[in-house]
Amino acid sequence: MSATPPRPLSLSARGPLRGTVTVPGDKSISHRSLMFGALAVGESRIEGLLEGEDVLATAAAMRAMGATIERGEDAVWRVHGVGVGGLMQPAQALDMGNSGTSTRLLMGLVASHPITATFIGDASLSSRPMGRAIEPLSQMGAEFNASPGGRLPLMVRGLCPAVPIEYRLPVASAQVKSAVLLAGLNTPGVTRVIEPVPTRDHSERMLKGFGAELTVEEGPDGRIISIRGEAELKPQQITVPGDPSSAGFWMVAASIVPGSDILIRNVCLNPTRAGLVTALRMMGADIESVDLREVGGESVADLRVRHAPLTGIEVPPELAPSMIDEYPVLFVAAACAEGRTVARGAHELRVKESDRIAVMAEALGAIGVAVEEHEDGMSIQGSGGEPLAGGARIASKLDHRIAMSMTVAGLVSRNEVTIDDVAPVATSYPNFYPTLDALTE
Ligand SMILES: O=C(O)C1=C[C@@H](OP(=O)(O)O)[C@@H](O)[C@H](O)C1
Ligand SMILES: C=C(OP(=O)(O)O)C(=O)O
Repeated sequence: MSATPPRPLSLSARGPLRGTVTVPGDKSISHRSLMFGALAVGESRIEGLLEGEDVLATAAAMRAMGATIERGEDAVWRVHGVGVGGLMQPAQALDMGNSGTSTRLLMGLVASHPITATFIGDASLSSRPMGRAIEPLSQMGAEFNASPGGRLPLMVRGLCPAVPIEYRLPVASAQVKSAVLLAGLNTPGVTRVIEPVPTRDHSERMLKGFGAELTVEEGPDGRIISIRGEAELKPQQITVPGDPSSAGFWMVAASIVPGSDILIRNVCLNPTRAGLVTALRMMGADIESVDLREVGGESVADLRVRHAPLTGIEVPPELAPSMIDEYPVLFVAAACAEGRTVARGAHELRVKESDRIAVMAEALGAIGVAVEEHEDGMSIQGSGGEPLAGGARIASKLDHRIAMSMTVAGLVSRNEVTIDDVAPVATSYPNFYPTLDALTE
């Protein structure tokens, strides 16, 4: 993937937000739909796939390893898989762009196939730690040649048959959990992951749906996830629900811009993903779930969000894994609330597309918000509903969530806010700005 030229954007206060918005398909589920479809024998069909750059990087990598993946004119994606064990040696380095999920999950798949792959990515991805996936996958027998600090570019040489392991996650990471489970798919015997803190469980749900022998038990040390390897996956018809992380920007925007009243359609409310709704409701947000239903094994609802005065809270640290990608926009909500918000226990924010604690502290500080940075979070003094000062140029640091969160902050700023580069938004939400225009016209 060639580097996109920076796309600066300036915003002035606007609103209210009104109308209906359909958020794009969930990014985590979209990646997994393509990967698991590519490992099933036969044709899987995927509706509602997120067509963002991160997911397209996964599609390109799975094609490079032998799967056939096509988008029909009906926007349904058809995947012809190679079968577990059937991945082929890619002819070139796999370019993962900006996507941590693609990289870590595919490292897991390659680890137990008799192939070698090199992973490369953009400057943001090349600064993120891969040692957390290298460690368990090395125990399974894969060999790695990584750049200093366990970073990209890195080469993986898979071992087939690999060695099944029992692995206790040292960090709350669904990507590491999934990397081990995916390596376990083509490993004889049972591979086990023990998860002291629950993280998003899409891999578990979807692998079961594809026919893998996978069990989840509650143990004394947390959840024990066991997968029997040399699995045969059966092709599936998948409907991807809307991404709660993308919906988060509209939840906060409508909550803080006076007069707003929107309906966000088809939002995945899997309990391992719904932390932001809980936190915003604790702050006094007016978020009503309408028509709670089940789509493709996931809870889904429409969310009606109306402007409401927000109050600062202590964000329960145990919510962190279920809203890890939503902290940047939660910080914006906190900047507009009455009183102080304290968010701790979110150290993982430091190893995302950017250091989301440092970058958001600097960005909010630049538009006049009083923030105190902590090693594992931030304290924010809110404006009590008054407009923020604005009047600054913000560096988005190749991080889509920083760009979108600071756009939301710009909606309630007295002076123009400029974001130096909003191009990264295309990784997870290509239609974000046209949707904002439609909601505020
Ligand atoms: O498994 C996944 O799909 C994801 C897991 C999370 O990362 P970590 O596992 O690094 O916490 C999250 O931040 C990322 O956006 C998507
Ligand atoms: C952290 C994120 O994604 P990834 O790790 O896949 O780059 C995100 O989308 O906020």
